[in-house]
Amino acid sequence: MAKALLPLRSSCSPLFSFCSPPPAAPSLRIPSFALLPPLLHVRHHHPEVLVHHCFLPLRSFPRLPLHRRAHGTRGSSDAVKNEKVLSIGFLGLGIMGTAMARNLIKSGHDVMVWNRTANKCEVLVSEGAKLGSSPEQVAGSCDITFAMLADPTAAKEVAWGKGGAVFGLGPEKGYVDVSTVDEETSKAISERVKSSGALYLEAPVSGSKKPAEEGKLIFLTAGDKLLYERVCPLLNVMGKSRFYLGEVGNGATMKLIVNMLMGSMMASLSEGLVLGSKVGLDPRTIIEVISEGAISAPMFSLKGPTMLKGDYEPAFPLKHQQKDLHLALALAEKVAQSTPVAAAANELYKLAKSTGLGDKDFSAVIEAVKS
Ligand SMILES: NC(=O)C1=CN([C@@H]2O[C@H](COP(=O)(O)OP(=O)(O)OC[C@H]3O[C@@H](n4cnc5c(N)ncnc54)[C@H](OP(=O)(O)O)[C@@H]3O)[C@@H](O)[C@H]2O)C=CC1
Ligand SMILES: O=CC(=O)O
Repeated sequence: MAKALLPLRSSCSPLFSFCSPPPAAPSLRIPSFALLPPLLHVRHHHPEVLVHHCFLPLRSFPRLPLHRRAHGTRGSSDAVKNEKVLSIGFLGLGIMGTAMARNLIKSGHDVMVWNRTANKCEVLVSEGAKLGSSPEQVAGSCDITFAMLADPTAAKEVAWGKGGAVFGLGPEKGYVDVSTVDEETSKAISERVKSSGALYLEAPVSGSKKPAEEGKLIFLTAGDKLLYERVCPLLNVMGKSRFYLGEVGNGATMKLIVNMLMGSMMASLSEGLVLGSKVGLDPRTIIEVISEGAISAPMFSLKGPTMLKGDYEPAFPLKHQQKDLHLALALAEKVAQSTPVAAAANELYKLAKSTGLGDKDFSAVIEAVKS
């Protein structure tokens, strides 16, 4: 849908001067609140108000809850709205990174990619991405660098290992880690990034392969508010909603809580299906009954049928679900909170992983229940 765009006086730091508005658009009426100083805009906590340095759709003022917004527009026009198109780095082209970087490319952004296993870059390079030679080179060449990596070890390695991103970062740049990691890892990355003079945002995502492909992820962000404001248009390309949660660590812990629940739910569904089948019920009927009632969940309806077929094509690899349960249990341990359900679920995922199912979809945990 075409939007009327409102160019505002820019108060950008040199960092994001690419957001400065075009010389004039005299025919557009500027609402008085649009001329207030940027900080007043920020006070509204409305994402589209926060991107005051870019272009605001005239019809965009508060309709949705102030801390979140579902996005109905994205696509090729997004990048073109900025006077200077952002250069974006993307580190880590696994299941999620590939889909997310592809959406940025499709939206018209200038994207440079890097992956430890270099040949995974080929497909995106054929679609228009530039190839980076190291995280350092990518971060050094781009305005904003995203990292989507397997786990805390990988996130740290890419951030400050040999040829790590922080060595290419500096003032006027931003680093956004979208991997699922623990609070300590994110804080350690934040420290290194910020000591380079760059800004840092943690932004783990909820939503799996398909939402990533469709640009419907949910971003759980925390860290430098300024960077959050600046990357909102990019998050809008890759996601359907976003939360800004304050200090670094809050996004990471939110993600772990969500995935702790998800892991337990999947283990529970697995037990129900296996037990039901054993006592003579049709598991397809179990899934249907569940879908009608209070415990219905999109995940059950989506994964149940594929689990019955033994189809575990990975969307969310089981090894990552087990990693998330492990990190959530460590979080609980830190605050002496008992989490017996998650602990039991974790044992099932560990068992499944030990039988070689780590790279399968996490729904393969049902095989551990059967064994
Ligand atoms: N899949 C999903 O549904 C979702 C996943 N997540 C989270 O997103 C992250 C990525 O997930 P996903 O894309 O599925 O995972 P994949 O396993 O598909 O990809 C992992 C990525 O991390 C890289 N990597 C692993 N170890 C290292 C290392 N030591 N140094 C450098 N790079 C490394 C891999 O590189 P290489 O190709 O060389 O192995 C690959 O690019 C994880 O934290 C996961 O928990 C979050 C939401 C949903
Ligand atoms: O982290 C996995 C997800 O589906 O979200």
